[in-house]
Amino acid sequence: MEIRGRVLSVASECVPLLKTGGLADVVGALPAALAAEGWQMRVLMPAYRSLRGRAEGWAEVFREPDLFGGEGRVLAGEVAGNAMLLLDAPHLYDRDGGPYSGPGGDWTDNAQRFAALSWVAARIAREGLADGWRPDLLHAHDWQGGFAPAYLAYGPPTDVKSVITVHNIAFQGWAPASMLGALRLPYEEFHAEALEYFGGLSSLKAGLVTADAITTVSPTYAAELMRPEFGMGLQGVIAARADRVSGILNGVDTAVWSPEAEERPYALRSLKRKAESRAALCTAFTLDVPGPLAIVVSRLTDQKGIDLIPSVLPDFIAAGGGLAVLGSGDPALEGAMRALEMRFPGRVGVRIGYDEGLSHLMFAGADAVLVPSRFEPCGLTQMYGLRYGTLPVVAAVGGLADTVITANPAGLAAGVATGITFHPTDAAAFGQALRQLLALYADPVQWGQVQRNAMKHPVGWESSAAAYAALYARLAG
Ligand SMILES: Nc1ncnc2c1ncn2[C@@H]1O[C@H](COP(=O)(O)OP(=O)(O)O[C@H]2O[C@H](CO)[C@@H](O)[C@H](O)[C@H]2O)[C@@H](O)[C@H]1O
Repeated sequence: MEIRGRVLSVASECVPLLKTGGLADVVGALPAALAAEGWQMRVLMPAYRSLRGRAEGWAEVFREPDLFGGEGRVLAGEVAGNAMLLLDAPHLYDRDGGPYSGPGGDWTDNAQRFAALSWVAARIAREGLADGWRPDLLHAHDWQGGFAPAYLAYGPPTDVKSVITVHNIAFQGWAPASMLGALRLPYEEFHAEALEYFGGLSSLKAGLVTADAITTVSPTYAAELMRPEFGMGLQGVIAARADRVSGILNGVDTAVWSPEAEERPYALRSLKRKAESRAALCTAFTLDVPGPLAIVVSRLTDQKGIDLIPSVLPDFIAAGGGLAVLGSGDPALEGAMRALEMRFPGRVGVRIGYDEGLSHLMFAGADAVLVPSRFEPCGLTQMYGLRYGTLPVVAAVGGLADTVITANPAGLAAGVATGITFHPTDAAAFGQALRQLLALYADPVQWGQVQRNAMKHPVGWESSAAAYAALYARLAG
């Protein structure tokens, strides 16, 4: 296919190299999705300690001698079909621990660490790489890439346009105002319309005020972000640039997330065989559940509404339901999940940790996936649920509202329902949604119909990739 243009994507995580959340899935999926639209993408991310070995023998394609206290070298290679650029700067990234925090909490130099990533991204956008590659567009993700559009905008004039995507507005990349000079930002831009944010700096705000376009990962979240309940302080900044804002839904990799590719394969025409996965799931969690078996696969945080589960679960269990949970996060929520497992042996199973393989068995085997989020920019697990005929029960916010059609009388009569949505995100509405799930489950004809609708719902990247390609084309002229 003819190349329509080149994009430098800059992010702090990317599958399969490093993942702490859905950001990595999306950053890792975009290159192949966009290649199908004629856009060639390379992904720039830090060479964390765990990745340095991977980059051994890779060609050096860019060098920055003065990267906030040391040298930075960009190494080019291929991982899982994606063209990767790893920024090797040992003084910033070669340390034990996670990408954002170590044993003592968040790294105290996170502002410099991700400003450095953004600085190099802007320089590459402007100057190109030693191998002759030069991007037409810079695509930054979340606060970690936020300064990249700013460095591009505040430097000498360039034709390269920038896009910033908000995957989660809760993380804003805050730094004190005293760091302005150290972060190589212009003093004259430290005012409310530009870099200043509640008296300090926010790399996310910097990106939002300087990028040529702002996207987020669902149309509903794009609208929500302009309201105080969801904008988390940045609602005014986003609303002021509403003409540049769009929402493009994430997709999922339909080859990886496919009931036909599982250990106990099934498909739309062989839905009965889903029971084999259900049995395996029950064995894995030591469960025996007469009614609908629900799952939660999630970071255990306030965002995800996990704290509501203990109040709604007893009624669901009493009515025959069961629950398998896989996740990690807030210790209090981990404890609350374990307490439910103790209280309802054989009906509730909990695994604290991260396990991609087990998550596949859970989506294949369960009857429903619960996503009671307070806010959800897009959400991926409800889409896995659709794909596997594992009905999503979701709060009607953000991307959850954009991907699930609720089984109300109108949705059922029109034959389009794919799951159950509820609003607002509280125990009363969530509990009601679970009663609705139980009633639907008790009607095998309707249940089967909704399952089939869900499995037919398109969740791949095709239409979203076309939307990104159209945006890129518009920006690049
Ligand atoms: N314990 C565990 N074991 C195995 N797998 C686990 C797991 N815990 C989580 N996962 C997986 O991690 C991913 C989480 O992605 P989500 O989109 O649901 O949320 P997240 O809030 O991380 O992402 C943010 O960015 C993404 C991408 O834009 C948005 O969709 C989302 O709304 C936004 O909050 C899914 O692939 C899920 O299966």
